[in-house]
Amino acid sequence: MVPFKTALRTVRSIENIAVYVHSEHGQIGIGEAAPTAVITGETLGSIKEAIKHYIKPAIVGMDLQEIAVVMERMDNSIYQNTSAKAAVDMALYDLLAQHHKTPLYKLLGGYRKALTTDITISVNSVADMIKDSLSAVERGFQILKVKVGKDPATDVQRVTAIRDAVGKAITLRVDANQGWTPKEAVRIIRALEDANSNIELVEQPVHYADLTGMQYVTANTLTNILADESVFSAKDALTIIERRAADFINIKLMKTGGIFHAQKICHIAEAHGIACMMGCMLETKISVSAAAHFAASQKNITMIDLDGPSLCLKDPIAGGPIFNNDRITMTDANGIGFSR
Ligand SMILES: C[C@H](N)C(=O)N[C@H](CCC(=O)O)C(=O)O
Ligand SMILES: [Mg+2]
Repeated sequence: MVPFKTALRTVRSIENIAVYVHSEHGQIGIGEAAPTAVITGETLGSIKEAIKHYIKPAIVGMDLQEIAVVMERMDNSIYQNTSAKAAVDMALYDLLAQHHKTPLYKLLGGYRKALTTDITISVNSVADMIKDSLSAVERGFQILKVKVGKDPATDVQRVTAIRDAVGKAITLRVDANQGWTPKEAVRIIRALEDANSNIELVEQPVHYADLTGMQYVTANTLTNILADESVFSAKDALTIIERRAADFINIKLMKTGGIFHAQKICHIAEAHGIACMMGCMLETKISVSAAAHFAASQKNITMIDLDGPSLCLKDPIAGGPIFNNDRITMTDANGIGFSR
């Protein structure tokens, strides 16, 4: 892959974990975990260990029709380890939907059949970011997620230069990945507002644990603020909403521990009139397909950041939703739809 650079990390290649769950009827559910140590605290080794020695022994032999009981057992088998749980959770949902002979997105609610994703522009020199933005637009992407926060002094210049280069018709999202202080964030976002940069949202401007800072930025800017690293659980979502610490919430299966808990966050947010983004880590088509099914099932997921497969040089699996640049389309295949 092309190096992926955020305020938190630079990644040149990825090694993720595929999980296969077998049913007694010979069906196979497939999931994936992406080790993102700087966000979830998980590594390749910790994920393997959590699944092999804690999650698997806790749930083998259980009745998948009682999915809430299975999830409770998985949750109680080990604290946190959300990406390890996500891989198992999505493999179980894949199996459940196959069992019911329906595509997963329909089992979960079936709200829409196609999604439009953004694509990430890594934080680099202004010239490189302009080049990458123009090339993304040429590939057909209408929404760019611009990474900043590594070098706050030049972030306004980065975003305004990209806006000038791509024109007004392209939607720009900005993700600081916790790289700014609250005061820096307000200064930078106000400068972007004054420059008429027309930014759709700013994601995770300050440290994930600084909810007072998130609240300060949300209250002192006009641009919508989206909480990402600050929200793993339904409880986190409720806290953000109650404190008015963000306008939107980014749901990622690697943070929630999978679809079961992602549903709770989405529904809590919906009840409070807070729209959600469906996001991903550096994930391949396996887990991004599960995320796409979930996003397609939910009315309240109105923003999509599922560019993982577009950032990879090749797909590790055939079948599943069709990824065609910015368009992700569900198929009628049962489960997540992978070819086996
Ligand atoms: C890949 C996706 N577009 C993205 O930007 N995700 C990041 C975290 C990615 C990572 O470091 O694995 C985000 O939204 O912060
Ligand atoms: Mg983010």
